[in-house]
Amino acid sequence: MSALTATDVRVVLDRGVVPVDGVSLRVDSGGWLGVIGPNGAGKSTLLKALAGLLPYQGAVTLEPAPEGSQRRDLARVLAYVAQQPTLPPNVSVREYVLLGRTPYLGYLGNPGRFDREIADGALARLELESLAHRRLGTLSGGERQRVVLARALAQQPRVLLLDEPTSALDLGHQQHVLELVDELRLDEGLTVISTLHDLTAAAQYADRLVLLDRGRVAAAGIPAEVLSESRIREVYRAVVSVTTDISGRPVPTPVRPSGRPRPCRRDVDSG
Ligand SMILES: Nc1ncnc2c1ncn2[C@@H]1O[C@H](COP(=O)(O)OP(=O)(O)OP(=O)(O)O)[C@@H](O)[C@H]1O
Repeated sequence: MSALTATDVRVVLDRGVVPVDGVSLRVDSGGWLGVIGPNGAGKSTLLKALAGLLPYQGAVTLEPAPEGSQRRDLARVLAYVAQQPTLPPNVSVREYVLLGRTPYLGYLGNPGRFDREIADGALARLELESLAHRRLGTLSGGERQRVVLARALAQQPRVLLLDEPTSALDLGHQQHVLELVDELRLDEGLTVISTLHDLTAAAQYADRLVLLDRGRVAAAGIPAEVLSESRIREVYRAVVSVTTDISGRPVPTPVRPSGRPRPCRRDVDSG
């Protein structure tokens, strides 16, 4: 069953800028769709349109559909994590993650014990318990990024839209976050659409990729079909060598275009 289907989505901004121009895609329930492409290809704009945060032409449908047509009905089904979210600096980490429960609260309702348990569970999953009382304004970039993801998990969505979820994370935290999202997908049937610049990570975690180029789909399919050396050269203007890991997934590695890599010198005195 498809969880989200986009048909011929087109976003027209001021002065006739069209960053997304006729994109169609589909992600099955429990699937992970990676949206890749060079800077300015339209990835973030597409995600905002899918999240209903930008007006668009075309159609985006969720299956099953949200129970009502209000914003909170959509928020119970779909969570969106922005690339650079604006965070209220004086709010504590725990209070902020608890905001993920807002779509479930009644009018002027306060979160109850169940909501606090869900929010604390999300904090624990992202290993943020020791930061629970810290103000958002005091966090590092990577800590902020994990807190925003914790809030999205507290929302208990069926579909999670992630815009560059690991851009501020070190290698260990990148792996932890991507593994966690994958675990949620496999255990709880979460459907994921994420933009990722790291093509190796995109190939490792997404089961299908959509490659955008100047607002249009340049290629779509399983990672091995999309990430060929020639296509990466054509769309990214980058020279890479693509090998295959033991699971058959492609591993693109940048190669010096000059073909003359300088040997590392072992004789330099590092002090
Ligand atoms: N409000 C806006 N007004 C004018 N142009 C915009 C606006 N928002 C986005 N654009 C342009 O639309 C294009 C697509 O932007 P978008 O942020 O979707 O790209 P992206 O693929 O996510 O890029 P990156 O990898 O650099 O994050 C870019 O050329 C951008 O400058």
